[in-house]
Amino acid sequence: MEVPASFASVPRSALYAIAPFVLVALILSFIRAYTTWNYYRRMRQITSGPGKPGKTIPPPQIPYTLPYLGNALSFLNTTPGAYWHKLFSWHPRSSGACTLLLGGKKTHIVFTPHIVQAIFKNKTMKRDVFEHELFQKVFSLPEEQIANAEAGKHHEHEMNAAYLTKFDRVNELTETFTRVLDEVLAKDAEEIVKKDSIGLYDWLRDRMFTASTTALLGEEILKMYPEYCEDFFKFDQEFLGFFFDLPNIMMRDAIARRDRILKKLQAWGKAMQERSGGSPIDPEGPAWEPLFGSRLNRARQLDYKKRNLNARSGAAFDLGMTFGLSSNAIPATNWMLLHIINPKGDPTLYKRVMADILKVQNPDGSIHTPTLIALPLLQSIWTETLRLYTDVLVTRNLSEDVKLPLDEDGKTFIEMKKGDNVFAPSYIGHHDPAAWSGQKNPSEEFWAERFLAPDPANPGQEMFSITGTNGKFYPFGGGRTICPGRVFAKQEALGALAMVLLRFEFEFLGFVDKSGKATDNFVKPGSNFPGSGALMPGGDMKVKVLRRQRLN
Ligand code: HEM
Repeated sequence: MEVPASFASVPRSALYAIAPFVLVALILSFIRAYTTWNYYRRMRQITSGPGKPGKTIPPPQIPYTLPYLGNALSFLNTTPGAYWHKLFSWHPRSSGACTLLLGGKKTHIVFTPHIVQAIFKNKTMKRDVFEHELFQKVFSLPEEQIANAEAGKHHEHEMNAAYLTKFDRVNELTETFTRVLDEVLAKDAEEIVKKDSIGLYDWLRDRMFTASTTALLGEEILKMYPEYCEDFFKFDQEFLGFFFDLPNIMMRDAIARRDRILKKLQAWGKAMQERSGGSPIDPEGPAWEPLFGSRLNRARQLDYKKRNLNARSGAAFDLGMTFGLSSNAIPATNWMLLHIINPKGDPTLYKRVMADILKVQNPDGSIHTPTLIALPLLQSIWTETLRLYTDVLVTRNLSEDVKLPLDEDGKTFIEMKKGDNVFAPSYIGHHDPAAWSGQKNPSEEFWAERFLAPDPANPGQEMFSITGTNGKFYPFGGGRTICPGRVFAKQEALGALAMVLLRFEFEFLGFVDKSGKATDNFVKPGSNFPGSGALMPGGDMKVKVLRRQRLN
């Protein structure tokens, strides 16, 4: 066979040099072509009519090019929702589910309300594998420590049930949170008001972190580690990079920050044990004490010993608890405040919110929390904020093969295999235009009244309602592992909002984007990995804080 003239003129050494690249390109093209063919084959099965009742189909694998990494690089797009918007621009939502290959792991993405609810009800799907990877990759715990943590996992459910979800225990936490926030804001009423301009988000984030961390972990932690807030929120934005195996070179700062946080928390834990005489005060004793804080934290510190968790593992668990406590409720409160005082939003909203909050103020100036959290407009604003600004990946692993009905008619099933992962990304349901259609405002817009409905018991009045949102709205996950902090989160968020609005007025100076440049646009979410929880803003509102003159 004759070599074409163009190739013949290429030196043999150059041909050898490019041959591996050509081979790699051929392999990658083959993978792409094969996964694309396979995708369309599966889609034909789904769209070829109902078939026999009980038709069972594996979710279609989204085509990819790179082996092992699969769809991971495109999935890790840090613009919130970007991956899903792109996916649904060509892949039909009606398929109900699809599969991604993420770092060698088959991960099924489910997105019809029916399947999401089936996942919440399913008893065989667990979070164990996800938690194992969290301990291993994010906290870098040795296997023996992970085994100890896993053996005592049920203790956490018991402690959460005893000290976090019970009505009177939540109220105790809220009481301490409110007391500390009130002290912090009182100081601000002297100091912050002297500043010409502050970033609203940065300010409130710091104040709420102080109050919630003190309520849960005691008042010594921030004295020993004043930069905890700053470090924590940076870690919060980075931690999924550990989880998705981003190369160490990209994670150098994140690794240093994680190690610093754990070292500081370890030093705090050791000092508090010593100052407490070797053991925290009995969780059944006072509701709160300065060294270890809440009943829940004292129970957790005692439990670390029972589970043979060493000081570093204990610190990792403390960081995990800070994560549950702060990573969602604080940004969510900020989004509420930003929308309420947004001068470019609904001009009547601020007045209506203030009128409601003034109604629930006690004569001594404090707030009556049970009435506050039952106000329809505030409940709707809280819920709308969680809808628009939380991006959680409800994560389960399959301990056995499962078949789930695709939709209500129950004729078609999707089939997923033992060992695979399942993600139910809240972003898809929360932003589905069809799910929120028929309403006055589109799904991408903040609409304070979205969850208000006419109250049949009180004609002319409105009530809060989330009817019809099952499987479409789940910021707290669902099923047995539903967030145990959700009641405290609501009390804390609405309490903080009311306290801030009662104490201060805000003179709007302008918006800034993520690089601090002035912009005309309302604050947008910043860069967040998919599944980061409540979205961090990528920018801020600049305001001058003024002490409120009239309280009614
Ligand atoms: C807006 C605020 C919050 C949101 C959106 C949120 C969301 C979530 C989600 C999605 C889960 C996983 C649920 C699942 O897998 O089904 C979770 C678990 C958890 N959350 Fe929250 N959370 C919030 C506030 C809080 C607060 C304030 C605390 C603590 C005081 C907390 C403590 C926890 C804990 C301990 C878990 C793990 C439960 C377990 O392992 O079973 N959360 N949260």
